[in-house]
Amino acid sequence: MTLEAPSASTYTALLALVAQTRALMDAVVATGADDEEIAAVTEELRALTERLDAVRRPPAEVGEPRWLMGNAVVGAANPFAPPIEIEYLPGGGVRAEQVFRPLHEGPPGLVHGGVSAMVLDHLLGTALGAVGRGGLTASLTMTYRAPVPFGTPVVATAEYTRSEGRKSWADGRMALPDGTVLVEATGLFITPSWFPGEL
Ligand SMILES: CCCCC/C=C\C/C=C\C/C=C\C/C=C\CCCC(=O)SCCNC(=O)CCNC(=O)[C@H](O)C(C)(C)COP(=O)(O)OP(=O)(O)OC[C@H]1O[C@@H](n2cnc3c(N)ncnc32)[C@H](O)[C@@H]1OP(=O)(O)O
Repeated sequence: MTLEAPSASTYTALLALVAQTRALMDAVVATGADDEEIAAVTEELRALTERLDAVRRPPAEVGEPRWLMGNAVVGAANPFAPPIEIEYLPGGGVRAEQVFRPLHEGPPGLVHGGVSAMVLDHLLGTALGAVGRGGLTASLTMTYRAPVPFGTPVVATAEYTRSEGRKSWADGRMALPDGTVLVEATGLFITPSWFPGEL
């Protein structure tokens, strides 16, 4: 079944809502407002939440237009997504440059290791999708070599390495712009037996 994607004008409105919600989330993480102000804002948010939740769009299916708009890493309609913009490299492989925010904090002042894993997982999966070997993550191995900072650009790259039947592997890493590697990832992705066709 192909579900209808939101119209262009709804999508544009959604992008503005998501940008504002990301700003809100950043403000919530950092706010020093007093308890009365926090309680007042919470009440306003409760009312806004009810308005938005009154109507829900149908869930996306693989491959339909804007199927990744709710994705936790690249989803334009997902305020939790950093979001990452992925560039397809001419020689194969993918690249994304990202400035993480305090919203992504793990140890104070540093990016959470699970956030790095989430971003690299998606990048590995996308690198495999780019060569027609898309699948679900079966295992992901992370090596954390140096802390990932927020507030400064970090460059993530990934590429397909090999396949055996429905199993495919990809490697990736996050580095500072000068090439200093911070985190490495290697993942096994499996095209599920139930998956019908070309990815
Ligand atoms: C299908 C959707 C594809 C979507 C992607 C499409 C295109 C991509 C395009 C653009 C990119 C877009 C998005 C980025 C994509 C992905 C990034 C995010 C990825 C995720 O966030 S994804 C969510 C987390 N992920 C899961 O939610 C998986 C849960 N899990 C399962 O759904 C099953 O578990 C599955 C499917 C993994 C396997 O199920 P299955 O039934 O096909 O497996 P089966 O038993 O037949 O085994 C076959 C052979 O794999 C070996 N094998 C099996 N499992 C193994 C393991 N864990 N480790 C080592 N080897 C394993 C066996 O030993 C056997 O090996 P052998 O053939 O040598 O005997």
